[in-house]
Amino acid sequence: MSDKYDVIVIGAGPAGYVAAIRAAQLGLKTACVDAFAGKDGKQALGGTCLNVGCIPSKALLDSSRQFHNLTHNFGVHGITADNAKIDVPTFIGRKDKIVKQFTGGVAQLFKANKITPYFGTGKLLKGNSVEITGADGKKETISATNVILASGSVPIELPFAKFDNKMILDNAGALDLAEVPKRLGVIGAGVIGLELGSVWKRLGADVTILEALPDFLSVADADVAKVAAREFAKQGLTIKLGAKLTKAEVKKKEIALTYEDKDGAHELVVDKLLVAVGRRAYTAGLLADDTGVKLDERGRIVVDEHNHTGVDGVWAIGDAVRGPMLAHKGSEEGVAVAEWIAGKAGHVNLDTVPWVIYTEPEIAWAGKTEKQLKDEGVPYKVGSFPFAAIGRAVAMNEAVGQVKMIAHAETDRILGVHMVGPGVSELIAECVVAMEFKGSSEDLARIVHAHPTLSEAVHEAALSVDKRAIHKGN
Ligand SMILES: NC(=O)c1ccc[n+]([C@@H]2O[C@H](COP(=O)([O-])OP(=O)(O)OC[C@H]3O[C@@H](n4cnc5c(N)ncnc54)[C@H](O)[C@@H]3O)[C@@H](O)[C@H]2O)c1
Repeated sequence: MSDKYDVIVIGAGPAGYVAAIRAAQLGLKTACVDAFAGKDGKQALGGTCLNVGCIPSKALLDSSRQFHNLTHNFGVHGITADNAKIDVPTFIGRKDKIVKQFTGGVAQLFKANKITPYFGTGKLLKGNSVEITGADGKKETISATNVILASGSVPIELPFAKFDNKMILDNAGALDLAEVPKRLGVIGAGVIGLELGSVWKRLGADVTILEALPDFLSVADADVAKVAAREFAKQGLTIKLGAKLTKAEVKKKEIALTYEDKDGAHELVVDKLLVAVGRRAYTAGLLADDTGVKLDERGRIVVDEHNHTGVDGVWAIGDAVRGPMLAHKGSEEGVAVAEWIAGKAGHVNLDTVPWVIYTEPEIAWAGKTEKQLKDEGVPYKVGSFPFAAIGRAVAMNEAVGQVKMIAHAETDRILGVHMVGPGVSELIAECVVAMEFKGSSEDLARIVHAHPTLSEAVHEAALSVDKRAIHKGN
């Protein structure tokens, strides 16, 4: 047994690395164990989010958006560019450079905060020791007063469409294609399917998304989902609902898919297949048999409202526990746990965690949908405002979508805000602040919003809750 720490974090994703930094800031001697290797084989801190998730996908979404605008949307501005081309190696290379910048940034932050990184797979042993197995199989054991499990999640694999990342891709494979596939099949019209399907569609792939559920984007508010479905259809994304994949036969250069919907069985031939049917907590090999840490029926680490596992000094955060699988949720849990360990008052409010889907138009929401409130019997009132009446959105030629605000019918407290349109990934932040401070639609209605900005849609939606929006009929 070598070093003894105050805190060992297993996993250096956005939950784990943030927990490690906050713990170190609070004066705790901290180590962080992670096995993720970058393309150069060296340790790449930052987990799924920085390496093969949030950051690389946003890099590709932005590049592909620029290309799509150039080829489809610039004409209206009087700008033409003949023979526009995309060089896929440059497109992927830019993404790789951004990933390296950010994973390297976490390494720098570890150095600055005197956090010891360990490169290998961590396993919790009884008594708060952690066994680390390196890529070469060498083992070492370190121990701590507190261990934070932040092992993240992995993509769910369909038994008849196993990932090979050549023909059948997971999120990582779909971020690293050498050329634009002619026909891309996507299983699952969830967050990953829509984002990565959009990337390759914008570069010219023929994209077909098969979604098992009968309703499109059922996690979002129905009005938002309706606008999004209409816009994606306009962009040429084919989304087949109620379509369940039953077979994927990999041939030499293509994949023959069989799926079933209400009309029976259908065939679809594609060149690449992205399977994005959700993720599951990653705990394989994480826990020795006698640690006492429990998993729930979905394989997630069981924790209480303070992210404590019930085993003295053992905590768990991020995708490996209950709650939405979102990087920012994991990061906030990381901060809170470090603060609880240091005897401070940590805080995470899962009720105001914002969701963002980075498609075009963007989709963002926080709080309850209208359906959830109806099902719970909560009395509510609704206001909404279209971007078509927002000067800035029209000037940008992006006047699509709306902001919808739901407030309690009696107290006026904001219960949910649902947006689809330009820049809503940023606009949602204002609403989250208002909700976190238990604000009302009246509060947002009385705040001065700069003109002309997209944020006026939030202001007008708040006014519209009481039927007094200025720039539309109420
Ligand atoms: N922008 C973001 O915040 C962001 C981006 C990427 C991923 N994520 C997170 O990563 C996680 C995984 O993303 P995801 O898109 O894989 O999952 P998801 O849960 O968002 O969507 C999966 C979809 O696949 C469908 N599905 C499941 N089995 C199917 C089958 N056999 N055939 C057809 N459809 C099927 C589901 O009905 C669902 O609509 C999510 O929890 C998400 O929150 C978030």
